[in-house]
Amino acid sequence: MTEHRVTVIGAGLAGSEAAWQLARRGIHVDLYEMRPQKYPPAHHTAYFSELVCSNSLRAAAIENAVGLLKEEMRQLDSLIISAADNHKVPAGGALAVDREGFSRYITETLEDHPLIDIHREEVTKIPEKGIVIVASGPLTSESLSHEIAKVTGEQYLYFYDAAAPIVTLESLDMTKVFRASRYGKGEEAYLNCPMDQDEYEKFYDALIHAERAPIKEFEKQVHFEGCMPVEVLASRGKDTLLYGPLKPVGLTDPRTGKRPHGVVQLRQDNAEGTLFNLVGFQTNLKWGEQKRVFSFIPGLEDAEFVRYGVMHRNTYITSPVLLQPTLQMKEHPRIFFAGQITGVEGYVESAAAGLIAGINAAALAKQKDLLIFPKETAHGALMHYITTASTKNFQPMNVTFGLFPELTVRLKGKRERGRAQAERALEILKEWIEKEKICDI
Ligand SMILES: Cc1cc2nc3c(=O)[nH]c(=O)nc-3n(C[C@H](O)[C@H](O)[C@H](O)COP(=O)(O)OP(=O)(O)OC[C@H]3O[C@@H](n4cnc5c(N)ncnc54)[C@H](O)[C@@H]3O)c2cc1C
Repeated sequence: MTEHRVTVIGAGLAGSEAAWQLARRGIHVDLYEMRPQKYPPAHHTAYFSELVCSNSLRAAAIENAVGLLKEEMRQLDSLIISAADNHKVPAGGALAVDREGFSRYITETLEDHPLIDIHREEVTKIPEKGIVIVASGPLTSESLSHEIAKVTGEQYLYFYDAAAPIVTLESLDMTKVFRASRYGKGEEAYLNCPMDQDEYEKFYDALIHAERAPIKEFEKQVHFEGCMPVEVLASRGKDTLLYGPLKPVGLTDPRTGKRPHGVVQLRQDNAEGTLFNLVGFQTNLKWGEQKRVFSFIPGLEDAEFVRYGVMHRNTYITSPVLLQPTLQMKEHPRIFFAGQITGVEGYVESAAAGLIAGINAAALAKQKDLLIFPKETAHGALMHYITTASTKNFQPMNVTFGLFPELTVRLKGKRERGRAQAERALEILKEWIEKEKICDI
């Protein structure tokens, strides 16, 4: 029998999960991790799957999309979730872990596995042959970043994330918001939130006094030209925003028949048109402050934020151009990407991407059909987003029900809708696991 081998680069949350999914399917894994020889700026230990910041894997309940994602991972025998369940600490409705116990469990499980060979060294070149999973994370080492840029094309690799917040369409007050493009050009592509002078001044005042998130030492070199945080731009002068992202030219509010004093524009963010980003609102405000301050914008009083704005170092690729939903490169199907580098955001999402890449790399090694998760599942919805999102402003994304296909029934409460989405997802996943014989790949 020929021996199946796969190389995994990076033993973070994604690489550890991918290695586990491969090995449990009988595939021999070469797992490369550069720590402790070399450390990314946010890591401090030599353990695999180190949690670099919070010790929380976020909401536990399946009525929340990240709770559902974890439950799906449990159904697929995830190493990361079994480590979390085995090392959980009290955290109300969240799944939080004893960080050292969590990472030690993962490290020992992988070290003890007879099919996993561990190499504690930095990878600087993607192997020229064989199946490879690149899971080197948001702080990928410099030499590997250059190598990835060669494979993907320079224009498709980002080094930092300057993202504006994203809200759901259904949470907007459409009695205030109007659809239009400036000067009526082309289709009515934007949603516009008009402000009169009084509304603008209240918003402005809240914005310049809001609390900002501290910038980490290693993030200070991030370039902000052409991409300044909205609060920094605002602090240059009271009217600066009115000549920048809030300029009202070419727009008429149908309610008043006049040009507003200022306009916040929202741009469609997913193919389905259920999510919109606030144009020009990349920000470094704390998340709670974003919710408070941006609710001064007419139409956004009760907005649901599926992603807050951020400005931090983050290496990621333009997955909508480069990847298939199997996480293989379109151009080089033997190369997979997994984890935060694919444009998912968060510990759990990164691990889930590792799980998908691991299963599919095993299928490829065994010359079986590769799998695309159903869109109704949290895994499938996330993969659908990162491979079909608009490429122009592609930014890493947390899992949220805003990415799922709509339910066929209309339910009122958010919790009820979440439960219905989760029940549908788990039922479809169960049938799909049996049909595709995922455990036997
Ligand atoms: C500062 C910071 C704080 C964050 N805080 C949170 C948070 O609180 N909650 C949350 O949900 N998400 C957070 N994230 C986002 C993200 O979920 C985590 O970064 C997560 O660890 C990503 O998982 P990953 O497997 O893709 O990458 P990582 O967990 O970073 O794993 C990548 C691994 O690859 C290794 N590596 C890199 N280059 C090479 C190379 N050339 N050769 C060999 N090995 C290499 C690294 O040492 C690392 O072990 C944070 C991100 C950052 C940067």
